[in-house]
Amino acid sequence: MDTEADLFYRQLPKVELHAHLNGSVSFETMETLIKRKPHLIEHRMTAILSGQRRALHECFQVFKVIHQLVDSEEDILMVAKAVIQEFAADGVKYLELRSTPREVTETGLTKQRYIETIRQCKREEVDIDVRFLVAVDRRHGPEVAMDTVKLAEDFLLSSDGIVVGLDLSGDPTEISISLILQVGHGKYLLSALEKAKNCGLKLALHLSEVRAHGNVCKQNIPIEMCLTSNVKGQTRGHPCVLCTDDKGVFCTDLSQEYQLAASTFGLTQETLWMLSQQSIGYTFAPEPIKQRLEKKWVELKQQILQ
Ligand SMILES: CNc1ncnc2c1ncn2[C@@H]1O[C@H](COP(=O)(O)O)[C@@H](O)[C@H]1O
Ligand SMILES: [Zn+2]
Repeated sequence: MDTEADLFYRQLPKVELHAHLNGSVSFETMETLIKRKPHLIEHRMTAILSGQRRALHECFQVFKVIHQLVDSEEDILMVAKAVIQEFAADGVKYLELRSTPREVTETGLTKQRYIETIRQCKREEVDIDVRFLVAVDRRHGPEVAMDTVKLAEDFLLSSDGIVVGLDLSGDPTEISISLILQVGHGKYLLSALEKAKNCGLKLALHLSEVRAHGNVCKQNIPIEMCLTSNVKGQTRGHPCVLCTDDKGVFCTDLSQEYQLAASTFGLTQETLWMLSQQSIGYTFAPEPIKQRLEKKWVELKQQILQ
């Protein structure tokens, strides 16, 4: 049962800007998937799926298992609906989901149907605005990247504003950013990103998990996180948005992340409110949607913040 404090975090209206679809699959949904495909799952895999703490490279093992479990239109629809429902139940009012379109010959899944299925899965009765970023797995190289950008562009032009951008992700322990940026490999990847930008797709890039800030690591330069100052001061603070990344894989939710920030940095409810409200400004949504969200935050504030 929720304590009063837990309730505040769940009621706090939130914006989730960084959630990978398959990393967000909850343990309950995973169990349903396993029941549907028991032949796929060995004992070892169940152990991986239920693990609590994981090193980064282990997370990518988990994704491989999830990808085997989610390999048809039917699976994607089920998973996406459940993930959206869970974020809504956690008080998320605006969600940007990202996912890497896959092609699976055995089930007839195409990359286009993959995106189309996610685009269609929002149910009207759930109070959450969902947008979608098409993800490029940086390990798959420049040709795939360019094809994915073209696909994303088609959807941008024809998807009633649901597809808003492009994400660049993929296991950073397998490929370093310096390799991506090298002439040759990187030149083409960069041109795919450039094309995406030019056609109006918003870009979200994974750059700093392992080696991108090699100098920062080597010289042990601290990363300054001044949450309170960034939120309250706003003078030269760097924008800061709390996100879950992979709520299923990391066994968390956005309310928990807010709670963690609050206890770590001693933030008041008023500051947390500002933190969540400010993230509206960092969404990839068009202006009218941002205004609608702002209005919602103002209305809810009277009810929730005493
Ligand atoms: C932990 N930090 C991370 N760093 C980089 N990429 C990540 C990631 N977490 C997830 N992904 C990317 O998202 C995919 C799973 O969701 P989708 O199949 O796309 O929905 C992973 O295979 C990886 O490419
Ligand atoms: Zn991520």
